[in-house]
Amino acid sequence: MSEIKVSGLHKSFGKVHVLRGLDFEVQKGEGVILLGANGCGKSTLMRSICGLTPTDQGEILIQDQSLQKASRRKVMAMRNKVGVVFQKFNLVGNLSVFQNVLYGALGSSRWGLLGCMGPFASQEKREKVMACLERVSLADKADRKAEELSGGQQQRVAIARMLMQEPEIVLADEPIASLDPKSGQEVMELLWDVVQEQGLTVICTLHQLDIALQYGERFIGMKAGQVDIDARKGAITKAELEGLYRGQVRVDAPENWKGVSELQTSAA
Ligand SMILES: Nc1ncnc2c1ncn2[C@@H]1O[C@H](COP(=O)(O)OP(=O)(O)OP(=O)(O)O)[C@@H](O)[C@H]1O
Repeated sequence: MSEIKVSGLHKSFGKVHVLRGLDFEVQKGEGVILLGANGCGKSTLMRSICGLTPTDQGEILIQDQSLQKASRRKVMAMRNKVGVVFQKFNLVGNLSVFQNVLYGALGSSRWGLLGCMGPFASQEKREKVMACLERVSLADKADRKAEELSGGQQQRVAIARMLMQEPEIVLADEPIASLDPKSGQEVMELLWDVVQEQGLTVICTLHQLDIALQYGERFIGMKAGQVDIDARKGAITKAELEGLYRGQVRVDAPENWKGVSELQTSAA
């Protein structure tokens, strides 16, 4: 059983046919980086997989369950297995860091929103929030308003909220696009560490190729609404990337990245 299976997926917005028969599978525990030029449909695909954007044709299976055929209730349960980290953090700025992380438990709360309100949350939930904040090194900021934190810290809060949800799959859409290079590198390292230590399946879109090549184990490149590249770490070539982005790409892959020599020699 694959963790995610996308078959013949189509999606249009009016006359814009964005996804044109997309097919791929992701196995449990895989770390996939999704690449492609602006507007090729990466976010549309991510939103479709987490059930936020309805598709026109084709099927998405999450752990063998069809998102398209499932009842509303079942879709909600499937959604709860999928944690998301977005470029814009999506925190409630004027609420505390603690409260924002507590909202991660909303999908599994027997008491709905009430069970995720600070004063009413169980001791167990409160302890778990603090453990998630410890994991992202922000336990000391629990009482601060989310909007008072830096961008990098806010994205770490979003990662803690995702951990609170206890997902099995993580979709990270441009998680470092709003951050400076140093904070971006730190957040990416943290995100990849937490998904790996928990054995989670992750699909992450990134525009920074050097960082993508550093972390990805598998690369899926989208072009014209279909899968154009599907390659393992070290097997992707610069020529393929240039085809994907329709032009020259500059890749400053880290020195310790094994695929770097292949990448450079394939440029000729
Ligand atoms: N809700 C929407 N309504 C209308 N058009 C949309 C909507 N969402 C996306 N699109 C269009 O679908 C196309 C793909 O957009 P999408 O955001 O999925 O691309 P992307 O690959 O994630 O781009 P980027 O790398 O710039 O984030 C674009 O032409 C976009 O304008």
